[in-house]
Amino acid sequence: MKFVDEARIKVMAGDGGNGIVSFRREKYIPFGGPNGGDGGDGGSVLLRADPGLNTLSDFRYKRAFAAPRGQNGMGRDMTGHKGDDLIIPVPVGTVVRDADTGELIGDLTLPGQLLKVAQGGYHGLGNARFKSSTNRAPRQCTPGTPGEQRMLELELKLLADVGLLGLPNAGKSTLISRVSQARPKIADYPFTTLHPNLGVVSVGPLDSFVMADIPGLIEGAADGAGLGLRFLKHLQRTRLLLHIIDIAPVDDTHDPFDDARTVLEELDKFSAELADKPRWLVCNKSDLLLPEEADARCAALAAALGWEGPRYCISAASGAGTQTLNKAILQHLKTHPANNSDANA
Ligand SMILES: Nc1nc2c(ncn2[C@@H]2O[C@H](COP(=O)(O)OP(=O)(O)OP(=O)(O)O)[C@@H](O)[C@H]2O)c(=O)[nH]1
Ligand SMILES: [Mg+2]
Repeated sequence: MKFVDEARIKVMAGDGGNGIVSFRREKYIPFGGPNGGDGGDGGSVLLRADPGLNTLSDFRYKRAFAAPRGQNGMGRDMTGHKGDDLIIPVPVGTVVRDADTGELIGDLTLPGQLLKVAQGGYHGLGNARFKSSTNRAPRQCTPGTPGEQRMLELELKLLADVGLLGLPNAGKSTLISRVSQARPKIADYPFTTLHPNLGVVSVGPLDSFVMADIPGLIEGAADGAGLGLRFLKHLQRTRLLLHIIDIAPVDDTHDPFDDARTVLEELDKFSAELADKPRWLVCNKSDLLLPEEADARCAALAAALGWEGPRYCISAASGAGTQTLNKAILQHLKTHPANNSDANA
């Protein structure tokens, strides 16, 4: 499946309903006055940030969205119905631009947030409105104005507190499925994960944070190889990166040190800002080693990398060490509050 984290859609607000010309016509009432009603306003198109969505892939199937027009006015001073607003759900973290001008229309960062992207047309006036002392039978009315139409460019930047970084098969998806309700596909082939997954990790009854699992990085990712590049930008809004490394001695083709270097080089190449983000080393698959051996390998890896920051040794599969990790993450997030640059990155 091709993951779409960008989409182009056309939005068309409804036209305003026309006002009409009509006169009161009743038996025994000669020269009944004007009674043409106003039209109704056209429906506007709005986007709403929906926490239940995390891809823009729905927009592959439906790309044009039209709100209904306002009803025309009617005789007997009846106003036309207003066209209902059309609300399109998009994932939280969607950035909206005008595709023609590139102008930033808005950034949907909060669940439930609404953004008007096309204004419905205004109603036209019926002839009853034009009645005056000098003109008792006006034949004037105005049409509704057209609804706004525009092409939008949607771009999804996920909002997560913690991002998982690592080579394919490091166990990122296994970790997120172990510690949250997220259920991404897990398999022992590279690029199992094709699009980002978000999971809420609950540490205590009132304490939780959001973790983002993205597709694995490979050498050359920053230049476009594999899938990683287009997802690295999702990590820009996170506050902490977990660099997941498979430390299992599977065979000679895989070396934790080389794996770690590859990821760090891609990170450096991609963005200095991302490379400077707080980052922890997380050695995974400890269950495949004896406990002392796992710790020793993790320590040796840190030494080889010259890594002095926090490091954890876990098994995403068995859950060993993940509670300790989660508590430390929560502590970090509490003591390093988000600043605005995180939200606006
Ligand atoms: N024994 C063991 N196997 C693990 C552990 N974590 C992950 N695996 C296995 O490693 C393989 C890859 O795991 P995934 O979670 O799909 O890896 P990923 O990092 O998400 O990979 P991509 O989505 O391709 O980037 C799967 O076969 C997992 O069962 C672990 O802690 N112990
Ligand atoms: Mg995965």
